[in-house]
Amino acid sequence: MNTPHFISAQLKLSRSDFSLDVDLQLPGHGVTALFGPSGCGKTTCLRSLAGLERAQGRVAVNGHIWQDDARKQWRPTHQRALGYVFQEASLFPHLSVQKNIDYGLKRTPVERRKVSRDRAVELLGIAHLMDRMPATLSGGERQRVAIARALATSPEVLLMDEPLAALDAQRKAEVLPYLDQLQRHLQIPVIYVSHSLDEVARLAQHMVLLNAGRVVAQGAVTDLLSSLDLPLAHGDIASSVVHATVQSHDATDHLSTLAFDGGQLQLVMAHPRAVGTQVQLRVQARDVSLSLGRPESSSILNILPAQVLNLREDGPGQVMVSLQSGNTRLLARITQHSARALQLQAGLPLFAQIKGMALLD
Ligand SMILES: Nc1ncnc2c1ncn2[C@@H]1O[C@H](COP(=O)(O)OP(=O)(O)OP(=O)(O)O)[C@@H](O)[C@H]1O
Repeated sequence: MNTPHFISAQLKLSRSDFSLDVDLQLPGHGVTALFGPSGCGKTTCLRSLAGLERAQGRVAVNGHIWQDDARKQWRPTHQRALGYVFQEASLFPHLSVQKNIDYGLKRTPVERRKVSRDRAVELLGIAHLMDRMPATLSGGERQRVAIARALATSPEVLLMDEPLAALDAQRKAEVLPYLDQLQRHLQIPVIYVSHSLDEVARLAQHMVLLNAGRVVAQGAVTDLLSSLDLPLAHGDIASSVVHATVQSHDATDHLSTLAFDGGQLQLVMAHPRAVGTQVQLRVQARDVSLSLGRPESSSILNILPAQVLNLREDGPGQVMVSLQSGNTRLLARITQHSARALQLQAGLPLFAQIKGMALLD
């Protein structure tokens, strides 16, 4: 028997120059990114799930019907067990941080409370800010308070609309670890609108790829990034994400060894992470080259045995190759000339040389 999806939503909405028509089947754990180009309907989708936008259709969350137009059922937003975090933290300016959070808490009946105020405050690291007024907070702090307030309502799902977009790189880096904390400690699924592929790769495990109001694909981020049928796996932006664990660190060469399910990788880390830390690495397709035999005496540290899954022309003279190393998918963008010289075809075992990779944090 198939387990029903935690969130199932069929939504249609029509505007003069835009229409939304989506069927979303989303898991009840982890972060699902709604991703796509500007104007593709990410925010409209999120607002429709929340009931802030009046799309037609059906929304079921964890077995609860939030909307079913065929049966004339409609729960207004305040009766949907959701937390909503906007791009700009929308705190009540006349209330202290504590009172802002208590506002969220009071809206939730006692029997439905799963996240205490103390827990929300602890997870977002804002205990020292409780007496402050919103106007005195930095952008990053404001956003952390907004997330804590949303959590304090004990939502079944947390909807986040580009919560980091208004922050500079430093403030983003300050908030990101708290989003990780939520994932580790709470079982609340998050639907996260973003148009930053780095952010998606860093935070999300699932992704819905939208274009012009339609779902192009939905599934695991690692699969969608490396699927040659999708636009993400083509051109200069193409990259794959490798999940790895820090295994050891060589202080002399500042070289950390990371284990992933296809073997080991070595990476220079100026600030080494503790052994056992889980990290994500982004490997650009253009930084991967291929060789039939294991190259000897190469300056490239990371040479992995892999197998060709498939390949596709990728612009004039270029070929995108999808590879598997262990259970990890990699992409390599090489010249058509090299692909022909290596006689690349599905199933061919070879070696992938990774010239560079970026730690996502
Ligand atoms: N209130 C509105 N009235 C009319 N049209 C709107 C309204 N809000 C959005 N739109 C239009 O609907 C379409 C989808 O907008 P939406 O904000 O959902 O896209 P998005 O993918 O979230 O974009 P972005 O990444 O730029 O935030 C766009 O064409 C937009 O111009």
